[in-house]
Amino acid sequence: MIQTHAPLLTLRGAGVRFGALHALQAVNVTLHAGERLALIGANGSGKSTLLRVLHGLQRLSSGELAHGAPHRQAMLFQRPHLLRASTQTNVALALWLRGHAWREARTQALRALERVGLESLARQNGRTLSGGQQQRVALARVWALQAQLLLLDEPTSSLDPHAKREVEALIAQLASPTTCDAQSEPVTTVFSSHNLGQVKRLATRVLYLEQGRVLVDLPVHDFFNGPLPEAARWFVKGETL
Ligand SMILES: Nc1ncnc2c1ncn2[C@@H]1O[C@H](COP(=O)(O)OP(=O)(O)OP(=O)(O)O)[C@@H](O)[C@H]1O
Repeated sequence: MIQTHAPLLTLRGAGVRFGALHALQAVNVTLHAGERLALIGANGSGKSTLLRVLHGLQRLSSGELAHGAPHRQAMLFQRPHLLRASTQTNVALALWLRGHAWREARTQALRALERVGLESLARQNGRTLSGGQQQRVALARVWALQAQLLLLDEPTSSLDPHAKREVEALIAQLASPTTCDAQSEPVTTVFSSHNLGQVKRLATRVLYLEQGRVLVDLPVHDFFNGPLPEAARWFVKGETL
């Protein structure tokens, strides 16, 4: 595939060991602006570890992580952590921590909540929101912070089907904004998922991991339509049964 954008991050020969266990081995990945990269693989194959490495939360045991074009990045977890404060305050705090004045942070937080359709819940305690609403607040936070790279660790796995669709639609909008969006720059995304339907809907590129190694790295169309190594083929069959 021809890439027109500069790389944001590059992993070269990356390895992570926990004692005798190789959570990642010899991983080479170049992430370009505008990509939507899905990480798939069985439980324990290294998806979360790879996301944590890309976000600087996990140190490499070998190899290197090179930063390319300067960018802002944020990570979203399966279950977002909200404080026992109003939804608006939860979003405003993130902006305040980045140096915005409190009044300005609250105004921008409200705009971000409007963006994810939660303005009516701005005064409600964040801890009392449903799982899907909490994940939308977390997305409002990264939208407000204008993250250009978003790392998502199974962002919809704890949600019911309706909330799953809502959150997925928001991620898709962040990744491919329409011209009427205030922030029209596409957000580059890397997400892990066990839902291959979601991977087809959201990803431009798929990375299949097995025991810490990248076995397949293909554009999404080729991954689902082209020949695959046997292990990945069985994985896809199993997941789609
Ligand atoms: N902090 C840690 N200490 C020890 N072992 C760890 C640690 N973090 C991860 N591991 C191990 O590293 C391997 C990869 O884990 P990781 O969470 O990256 O897998 P995953 O693909 O995200 O799995 P899942 O689909 O279940 O979320 C697993 O064997 C896991 O037990």
